[in-house]
Amino acid sequence: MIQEQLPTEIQEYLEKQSDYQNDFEHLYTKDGFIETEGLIHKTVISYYMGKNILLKGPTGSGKTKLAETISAIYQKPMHSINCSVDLDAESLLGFKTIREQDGKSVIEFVEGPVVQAMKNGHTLYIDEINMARPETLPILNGVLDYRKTITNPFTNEVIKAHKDFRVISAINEGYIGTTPLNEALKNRFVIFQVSYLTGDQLKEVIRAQTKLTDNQTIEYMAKLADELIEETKKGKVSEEAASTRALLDACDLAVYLTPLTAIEHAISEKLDDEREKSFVMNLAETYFKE
Ligand SMILES: Nc1ncnc2c1ncn2[C@@H]1O[C@H](COP(=O)(O)OP(=O)(O)OP(=O)(O)O)[C@@H](O)[C@H]1O
Repeated sequence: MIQEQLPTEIQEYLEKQSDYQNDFEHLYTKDGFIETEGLIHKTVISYYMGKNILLKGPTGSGKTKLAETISAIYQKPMHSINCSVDLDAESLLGFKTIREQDGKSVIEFVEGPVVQAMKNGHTLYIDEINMARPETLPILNGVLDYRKTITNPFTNEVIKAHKDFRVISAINEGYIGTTPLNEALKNRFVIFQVSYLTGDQLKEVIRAQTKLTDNQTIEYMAKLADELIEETKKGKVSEEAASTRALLDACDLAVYLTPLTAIEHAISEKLDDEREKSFVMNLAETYFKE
């Protein structure tokens, strides 16, 4: 079967995306998501088709960055909510407040991120959706259902989403254990795995997003990250040790501090277990000397 063509502007974007490997000047990807396994292509198409997208991957693997990049391709603002913090219906939908108008007090409803994204046809990014509180599930179900309609219990307004409204969600699914996503919610998504970058692509992210320029240090930092990812998969160290976010912090600190000090504060100290901390530092010492 011959696949249909995407709209020209999206097609052009994707072509530029493949040129990007040799061209750092491109607007979106300069510090946008660096591609693995055609993820941008596949998610951009899913977004275009109005599918709810679920990104699964360990902490700091670029899920938010990918969501921002997709949203930027469609030039849409992105409203974010994080279900791991105690998120109630008000923080999703909005709240009532009193405002003075012509000497009188009037009650006004301040719209929350879900209502704003639905009405304006923007992107809604729902982080850690597997941690949603039971009271918010009916709202999330309404947002994800094909009817894309919710009733705001604070105003009784029935909100039917703008046709361009899109949902991208994420769950922190590590190599070892996660809170599973409720089946009814999972059913409403097309699902993509986002993995930690390694090797040349990781070096590319370090160069694009940190102040570190020393090639040798970049090389060793990327090698250390590759090893930490492997150790994480084996369950030897917790997942945070392999986070790209932590590595980028270490690279920035290493511009002014020794790499070992940078790694200690950006990676090792984030771990709770003393043995894991030493494990990371011992591994780092095979690359860097004080
Ligand atoms: N593939 C990638 N391309 C570009 N940047 C990346 C990529 N992977 C990770 N990063 C960078 O690593 C950092 C962490 O990424 P991000 O916040 O998107 O991760 P996340 O998976 O959403 O994390 P969490 O699950 O903890 O919310 C950011 O600075 C991001 O720019």
